[in-house]
Amino acid sequence: MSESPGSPEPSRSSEPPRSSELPELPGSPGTGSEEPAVRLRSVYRTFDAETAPVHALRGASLTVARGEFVAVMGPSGSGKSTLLNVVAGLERVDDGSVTVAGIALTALSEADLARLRRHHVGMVFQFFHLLEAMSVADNVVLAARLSGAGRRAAVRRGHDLLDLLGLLERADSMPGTLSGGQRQRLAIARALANEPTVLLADEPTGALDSAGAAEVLDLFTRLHERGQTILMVTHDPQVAAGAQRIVTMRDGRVSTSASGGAGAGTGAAGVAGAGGATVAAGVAGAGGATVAGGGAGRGRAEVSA
Ligand SMILES: Nc1ncnc2c1ncn2[C@@H]1O[C@H](COP(=O)(O)OP(=O)(O)OP(=O)(O)O)[C@@H](O)[C@H]1O
Repeated sequence: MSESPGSPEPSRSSEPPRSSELPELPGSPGTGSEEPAVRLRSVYRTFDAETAPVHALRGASLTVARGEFVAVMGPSGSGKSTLLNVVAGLERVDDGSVTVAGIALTALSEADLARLRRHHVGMVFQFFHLLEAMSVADNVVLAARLSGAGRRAAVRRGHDLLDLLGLLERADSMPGTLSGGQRQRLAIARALANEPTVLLADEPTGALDSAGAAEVLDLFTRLHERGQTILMVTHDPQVAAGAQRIVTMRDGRVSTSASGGAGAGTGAAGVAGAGGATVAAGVAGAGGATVAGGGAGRGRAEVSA
């Protein structure tokens, strides 16, 4: 997530800013909804290590269309988390290009990367990163405030998200009283508080038992049906099969891509009809965001670039 311990920015209006209202971000084309949610082209990232450099990404390329639900699999150390971190602007690339909603990340300063995260990216991790001293509701409201929403809009968005994610009856509970699956659902609610262009999930079911994992996967499926773009790293083939498309990483590259299970059945109507459908109405209850049709990748297998 993009929140920082600092105080929230003052609200510019009662509703959150949308991508097309961020012309001040360098590289913003101003027509974000026509661009893929995510595009990586020939991305390289090498880390210094004690003995020898580690080439985490070695020419990784991947395009995620708006509304797509893509799972990333691959052996340990193949670069999956690094790829997510690059998309989130948490890691800089050494070479190649990365765009999120059409905005080129390589051109952005650290401050602009933080703003891009605040407006376009939601992140969930294996361990939930909740604010344990705050109620369930306040966890989400604070996340919305940090994304720039005014107080009333943030409260409304928190309510809508908890309702959507099946946590409304636990709004006044403390996170420590929730089950693992509920804790991850709360983390997802926080990640969606800024109505992100893309939800990035790094092993979101890794710390859950099979019931909790099924709960989270079901939620991702519903969010996908509502047009939410999701890029998820997982080691679990059953979880990956719930995605619309599965890509495999090897040695720092995206090597293969195949259709997952999501597009074949329930996801089809929601995603195929997503051209012009509002995410805000479905996900966060605050008007404005639109997603382009995201059906690419459904029902096909390919070798990706
Ligand atoms: N900050 C870092 N400093 C040094 N090396 C790093 C750093 N981050 C990642 N690496 C190395 O880069 C390689 C790719 O790491 P990454 O975490 O992206 O792989 P992964 O596919 O997500 O692995 P896993 O499935 O085990 O989580 C690994 O060899 C890892 O040790």
